[in-house]
Amino acid sequence: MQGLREVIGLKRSVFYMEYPCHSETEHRWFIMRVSPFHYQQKLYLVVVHQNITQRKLAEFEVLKLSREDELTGVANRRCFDEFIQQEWNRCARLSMPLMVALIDIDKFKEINDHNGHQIGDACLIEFGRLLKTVANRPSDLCARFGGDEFVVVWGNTSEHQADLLVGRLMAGLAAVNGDAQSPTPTFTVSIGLASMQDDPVDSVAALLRLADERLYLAKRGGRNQVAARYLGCSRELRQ
Ligand SMILES: Nc1nc2c(ncn2[C@@H]2O[C@H](COP(=O)(O)OP(=O)(O)OP(=O)(O)O)[C@@H](O)[C@H]2O)c(=O)[nH]1
Repeated sequence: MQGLREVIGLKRSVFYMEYPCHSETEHRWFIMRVSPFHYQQKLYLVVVHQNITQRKLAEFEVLKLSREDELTGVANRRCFDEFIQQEWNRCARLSMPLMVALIDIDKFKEINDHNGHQIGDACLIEFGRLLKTVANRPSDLCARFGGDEFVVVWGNTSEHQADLLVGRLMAGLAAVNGDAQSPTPTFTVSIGLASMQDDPVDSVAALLRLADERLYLAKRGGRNQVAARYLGCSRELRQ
């Protein structure tokens, strides 16, 4: 605690430190303020602890909101851009694979037009929820790119593992589509998959570009498809 030493040595007039002090039942933060006080030629220190929990919680909420898509609760584009670059760097350093999936809901304009915007929103929310179920690890993140387009990055994940995750995602979508109580109409998605390790890419931008090209292939191939290197072209998604 250099700052505290400096106050004791009279090199500075005040020292502040914020610190967590959680109890069994609640999160709490405090700020400690230390300043010198001279009395009858002796040096004393005045130490004040103030509870700043409300301010801290408000700061965390603002931070969360700035990184989250308001409608679906998944990460937003800004958060994703930061995360994927860090994960790319980490996987490159440790020679680990990394996969990215760009996913677009098929004919979403028709869903909106036929059922109304609220139901369209419900599809986006439901799909965001499904995506979270296949992006659980600290090295994974799903995000909304905008409109009806989503993206997932899977760190330390091979093409084979990504294929299994896509299968799980499709099983989840099939369950939603098959649920008579679901407020959402049946919908399908198209997916473009790209691999940091197995595809000829040298940057995050190139990886996302390739995933986007493959997403386009999947759309052109008839939608409800996944396109990836290991598939040669694209394959119909089984739901
Ligand atoms: N309900 C709702 N609709 C949105 C939102 N953001 C974008 N959209 C709509 O999403 C639709 C996307 O349509 P397109 O980009 O034409 O794509 P598409 O109809 O899915 O067609 P394909 O991608 O080719 O299968 C547009 O009609 C947008 O207005 C949103 O937050 N909520």
